[in-house]
Amino acid sequence: MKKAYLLLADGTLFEGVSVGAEGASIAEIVFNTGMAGYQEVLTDPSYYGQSVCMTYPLIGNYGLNADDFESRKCWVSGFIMREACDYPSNWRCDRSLDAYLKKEGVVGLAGIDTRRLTRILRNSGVMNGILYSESHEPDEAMIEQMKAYKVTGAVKAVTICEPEVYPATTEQKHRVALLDFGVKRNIQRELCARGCEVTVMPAYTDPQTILNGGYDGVMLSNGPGDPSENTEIIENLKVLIGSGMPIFGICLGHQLLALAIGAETRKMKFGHRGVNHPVKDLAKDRTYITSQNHGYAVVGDTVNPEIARVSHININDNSCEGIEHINAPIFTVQYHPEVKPGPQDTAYLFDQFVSLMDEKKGGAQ
Ligand SMILES: NC(=O)CC[C@H](N)C(=O)O
Repeated sequence: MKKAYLLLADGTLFEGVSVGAEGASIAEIVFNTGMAGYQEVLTDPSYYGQSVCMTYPLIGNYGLNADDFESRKCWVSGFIMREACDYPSNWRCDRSLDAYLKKEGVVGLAGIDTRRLTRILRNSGVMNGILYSESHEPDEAMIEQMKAYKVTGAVKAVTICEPEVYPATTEQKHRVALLDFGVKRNIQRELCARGCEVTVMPAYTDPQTILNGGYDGVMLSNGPGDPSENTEIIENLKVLIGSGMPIFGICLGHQLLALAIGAETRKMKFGHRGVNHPVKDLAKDRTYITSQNHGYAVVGDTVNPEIARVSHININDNSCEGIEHINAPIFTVQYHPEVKPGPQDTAYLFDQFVSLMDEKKGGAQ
């Protein structure tokens, strides 16, 4: 068995065994507390530029399958786990984790104490690191490069180049423009299942193209990187906000919309990544268990109450988890309603978006 290592920016070195591809990879190291869902993690474009440590100790047990990919490829820079399963068992499984990581050229590390790594990241905050396999040891220059690393140009790196149209899978009621900042497929599926024809559009699409395209609503997707970096997109969103079009934003889409209405975002110490984050819907006075993957957050106090209200908060740390526009049919959430780790969850938000489009159409008739 080949060895592999993780060197953190603070000098801590972990030694384990190599899984997946061999090589060396610089990234921001983050942890995810989900007990399952590693296939969705690997293919979620929001992890671009990051290596993910799964805190659940057994990863790969049910392999990977053709249905659960969230996008066209694996986006993580590296993958870290306590124990990687060699012999997956599941009726849908058609490949192993090791084979998938090899095919995607992603370096993996198993056999380390992931609890120790998670404690370091929780105490010091997310940190850069190099994941490397035996005989790919980094030199001084690479170590310096790792220390200075920052995820940049992320949306540009993951968005599609040409629009793609997906038909409604029930009787068509609406046409939705889905801006792809790094979209997870399940967002598009949830909309198609509710009678929406979905046009996935490149992140930098001119807002006039959307306004002239005969769409009933705009969906702003999740995506990677620092939200405040996306100045051109934020300007485009200002135009869409002013148009009166129904808009629903998820994760990066939520952060970009908040920036477009003058609020601020901040980098969190170690973010929220997992499938059991409690979020309270303030209007309903009800708390939901949500799936999350973000390292930045909207600063709730900077949301101008004359423009929007904070609609959701995280019960663990009181951070802003959603906003709702006061005068326009616009709402956003920081978490992922397209993910359903339990039977009930928050997919009702897609119904809410469809209702806004129904109302808008009804009013226009
Ligand atoms: N999943 C997302 O959309 C993440 C948003 C942003 N890149 C963050 O880390 O906060």
